[in-house]
Amino acid sequence: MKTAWYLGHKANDVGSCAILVGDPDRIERIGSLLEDPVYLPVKRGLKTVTGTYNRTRISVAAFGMGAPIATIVMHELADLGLQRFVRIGTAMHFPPARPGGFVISQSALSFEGTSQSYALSDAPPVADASLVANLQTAVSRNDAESTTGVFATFDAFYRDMFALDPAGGAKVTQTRQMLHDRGVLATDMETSALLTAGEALGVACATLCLGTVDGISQEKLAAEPLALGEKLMFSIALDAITMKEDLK
Ligand SMILES: O=P(O)(O)O[C@H]1O[C@H](CO)[C@@H](O)[C@H]1O
Ligand SMILES: O=c1cc[nH]c(=O)[nH]1
Repeated sequence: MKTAWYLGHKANDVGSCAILVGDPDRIERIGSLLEDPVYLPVKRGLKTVTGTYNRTRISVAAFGMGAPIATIVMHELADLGLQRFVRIGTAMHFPPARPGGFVISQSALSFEGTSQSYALSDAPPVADASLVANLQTAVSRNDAESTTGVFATFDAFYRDMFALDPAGGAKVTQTRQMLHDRGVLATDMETSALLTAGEALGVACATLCLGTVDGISQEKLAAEPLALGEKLMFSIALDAITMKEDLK
């Protein structure tokens, strides 16, 4: 049986679908919601837990930050046979999304470098329609609010999304205007690459993020609503990816 190069997992270590998270600290927190969680050996800081939720065997894998490593994790899991992926995490949000609300990817614009190696065409990648619908249903069932729309994905956090210095300030302002003109709802560092890789690999993918940074004011969500939002995000993602067709 083959072993994934960087993750180090075999097909029988993982479930039939996966939630991809950025922050490895989220693995224990989401793992506590699974039945019989098994924390797999960690290589290169890449943490994974496999367990059962809603009678479905599922893995949750943390990639860290950025498109190159996120696609490596997705690609290795797809190579082990996984067919459905939901990326969850945090994002900068733009109106009509509100701080602490959820944003769901319909499609994504790519301003990162990984997509081009996977792209099958010049068209922006589109999220899997059935996963998007499951996420929207799960948001309602969890009494939360969400907006579905276009994501934009970047590599250079402190040049494209958030300014730490005057040199970054001018570029971020220019980028923000472009995002407004193109009707972008949220920005992150992985979605366009994961949707593009998903299309190329023939697997379903969608993103659910908690809006934690206001794209206009650059104000960050406080720790308490962030922690509450993260908990809700775990439940929504688990409900959505394991939603049974006959029970919808
Ligand atoms: O909250 P997570 O999922 O880590 O994601 C977001 O936070 C990181 C820094 O912006 C990027 O990886 C971005 O996509
Ligand atoms: O501003 C933000 C917040 C979270 N994730 C991002 O990519 N950008």
